[in-house]
Parts: sequence; C-alpha cells; structure tokens
Amino acid sequence: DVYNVAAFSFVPSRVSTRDDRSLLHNPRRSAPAKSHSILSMKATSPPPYPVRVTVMGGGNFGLALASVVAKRGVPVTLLVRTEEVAEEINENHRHPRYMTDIALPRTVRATANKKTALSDATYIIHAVPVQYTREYLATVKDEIPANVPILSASKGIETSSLGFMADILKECLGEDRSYAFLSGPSFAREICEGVATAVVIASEDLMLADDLAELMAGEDFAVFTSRDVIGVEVGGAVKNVIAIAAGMCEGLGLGTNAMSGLVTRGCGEMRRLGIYLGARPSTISGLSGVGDTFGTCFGPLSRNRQFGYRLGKGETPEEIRASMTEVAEGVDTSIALVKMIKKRCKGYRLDLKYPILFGVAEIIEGNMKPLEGLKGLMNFPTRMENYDERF
Ligand SMILES: NC(=O)C1=CN([C@@H]2O[C@H](COP(=O)(O)OP(=O)(O)OC[C@H]3O[C@@H](n4cnc5c(N)ncnc54)[C@H](O)[C@@H]3O)[C@@H](O)[C@H]2O)C=CC1
Ligand SMILES: O=C(CO)COP(=O)(O)O
Repeated sequence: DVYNVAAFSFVPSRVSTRDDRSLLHNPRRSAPAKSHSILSMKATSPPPYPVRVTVMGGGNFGLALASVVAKRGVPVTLLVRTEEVAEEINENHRHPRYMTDIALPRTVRATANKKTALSDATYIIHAVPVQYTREYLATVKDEIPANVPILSASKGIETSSLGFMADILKECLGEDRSYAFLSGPSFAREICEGVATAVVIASEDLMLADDLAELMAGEDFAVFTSRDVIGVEVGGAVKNVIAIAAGMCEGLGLGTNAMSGLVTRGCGEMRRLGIYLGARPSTISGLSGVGDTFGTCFGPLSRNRQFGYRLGKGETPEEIRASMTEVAEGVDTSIALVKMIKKRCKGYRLDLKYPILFGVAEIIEGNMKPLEGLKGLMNFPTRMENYDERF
C-alpha cells in the first residue's frame, strides 16, 4: 500500500517562533488552525497535519529529489507513467531504466495513479523536462489541489512559448498558487549516493522557500534560499547551453586555456542576459549560475556536456538525439534562448553580445560546424572585457 508509510517527522524549526503562517502552504490551512494552534506545541510535536510530498517525473532527478525527501523521514510518493515502473520501484526499490544500480530509500513509494499521488500532497515537486511540461501538466492538473505549492526542478526555456518554468507553471496551474524553483550544481547520481550537494531554492514567497529548505536540508544536502526567481531560472537555462559549448571544446581536443576562456565568457553572457531580464548579479555568481555552470562544464556526469562532446567529435545533432535516452535540456533551450533574446532584448547585433549562446544554436540547427564556431569566437574584434552594461 502506497500509503502505509511511517508517520512523518518533519516539523519546520521556525514553527515555534512565528505565528500560524507555517500553515500557509498547507492545503488544509483554511481548516480550524486556531483550535490546535501550533504555537502551543513543543518543537517535537507533530504538526497538526500530515506532510506528504509527491514528485512528478520519475527520471534521474525525480528519483534523486524523492530520495532527499525520504531521507528526511517525510513520506514521498513518486508519480511515474506506468504501473510496471511503479511495481518495480515498490518491490525492488530501483528504477528499471534510470540509475538502475542505485537502491532508493525503501520509503520512496511509487504509483501511476495521479489521483492517489496528488490529491493529498502537501508539496509537489515537478521534475519533468521543460519541453514535456505543458503537455504533462494538462494530464495532471485536475488532480492537483488548488493551493498546493509546486517546487520546480526543471531547467530551461520552452521552445513554443519562449517562457521559463515560472511562466509555464503559472499558465498551466494558475497565478494564485505559490511556486518555488530549485537549482544549482546537483547531479542526480551524486545526490542519490549521498555525496555533499548545495542547491538554492528561489521563490517570490520567501516563506515557501524557507519551508522547503527546512524540509529538504540534511547533512549531505545544503539548501540556500533566494527571492530571485528570474536569476535562478536564467542560470539554470543558460548553463546547459554553455555546457554544450564546453563539451564541444573537449570534443575538438582543445586545452585548459580554451575551456577556461569559453566558460568565463559564457558566464559573462549569462550575467549580461540575467541583468537585462532583471536578475540580481549576485544570483548569477551563485550556485544556480556560475556554480551550476562549473559543475556541468567540468564534471563528467553532464548529459549536455556529453551532447557537445559528440558534436565536437563530428556527429550531427540528429545522430546524437536519436541515440540519447535521457534529456539534454540545453539542446532545445539553446534554440529557444536565441529566439527569446531576439524578442525581449533590444539592441543592435545581438549575436555580438551573445556569441557563445548564438553560436551553439547555429551549430545545433546545423548551420555551422563546431570548428567554424571556434574560429568565429577567436576572430572577434578586440573589445573591453565588460559584462555589466545592459548593452
Ligand atoms: N539529472 C540531473 O542530474 C538533473 C536534472 N535536472 C533537471 O531536471 C529535469 C528532469 O531531468 P531528468 O530527471 O534528469 O530527466 P530524465 O531524462 O532522466 O527523465 C525524464 C523524465 O521525464 C519523463 N518523460 C519523458 N518524456 C515525457 C513526456 N513526453 N511526458 C511526460 N514525461 C516524460 C520520463 O518518464 C522521466 O520521468 C530537467 O529539466 C533537468 O534539466 C536538474 C538538476 C540535475
Ligand atoms: O543540471 C544538472 C546538474 O546540476 C544536470 O546537468 P545535465 O542535464 O547536463 O546532466
């Protein structure tokens, strides 16, 4: 039975110091909170409602985040697409396709039944790739209770709308709900292996970010909070495109000088775009910006970097796409990013302001080879090293 899980043990630490706003994100907060005021409870008392988390998306990152929550003693349900996958997870505590060597915490329960998974969730984590999100949410939205907050873990820009996850979620699930966004250098495999990881959770509703940080943080999972949703989303989307470029650099057989120069200039383009869209520069320098760019460009686990590496080795985007079983968000995002920049950023010769981002898109669209892209970057006219001006 998916619900036969031990009682949760999560009690937000701030419960004893704030008023009953800790019920703010509980779907039942309109219930008679005063009659069992949490202010009168000891910190070790269970809160007056059961906390249950549902993770939508049983791919690598859905599994990793479900594991994080389960390790904190909070019941977690993984909503997967087929009963076969659910049975495999419930019986053998492994996913049949993703990270098959990783044993999940035994309290991670899976189901393919949307109603069962979603109807009484306190928080819902969204870990479905960006390009499938709209279609996916259409199939679950009727089962998601009105005021349950959503934590998005997906990174990228939708090709059809040119929107970030915040835009897509609000359009699909309503403006009134609270949303939060988790990002930072956080490879699913390392999280599952319990290797120290630091992420940031951003929300316009800082109390929600605090609650989620409290819920998820543990000795191997550090969580910082932020209000800068656009900054965190720009970092998450752009870093995957820079990682494709870094992979190409590797595939072309270039050295440390080239890689360091490329990643630094790529972070400059991220900073320029972020500032233009209203991000705080410090967010771009943080975990979700430069931090995740380092992880994805230099670490061995990135699928985006792998995609770029194969491009650098001479494979075509179509060949690589056809053989990949996991998502490399930067591929579609790169096309969307260029369109979004052209639409939202005013200025002359935007390709000169974002040569790496525009170059990767050209290569993915088949209009240019990686080596030509490199030559283009190296033949740029001399200019000031300045990332701060809007244009
Ligand atoms: N894997 C990682 O280490 C990290 C991933 N992320 C982000 O998390 C998001 C999810 O990525 P992963 O879990 O790694 O992807 P994945 O490729 O491992 O899994 C994809 C998931 O999407 C589902 N899916 C595939 N096609 C679908 C469709 N048409 N409709 C609905 N669902 C579909 C699959 O069933 C699976 O659950 C991405 O935005 C990624 O950038 C963020 C941080 C780390
Ligand atoms: O976002 C990630 C790590 O923070 C995962 O990157 P890839 O999707 O390139 O594997």
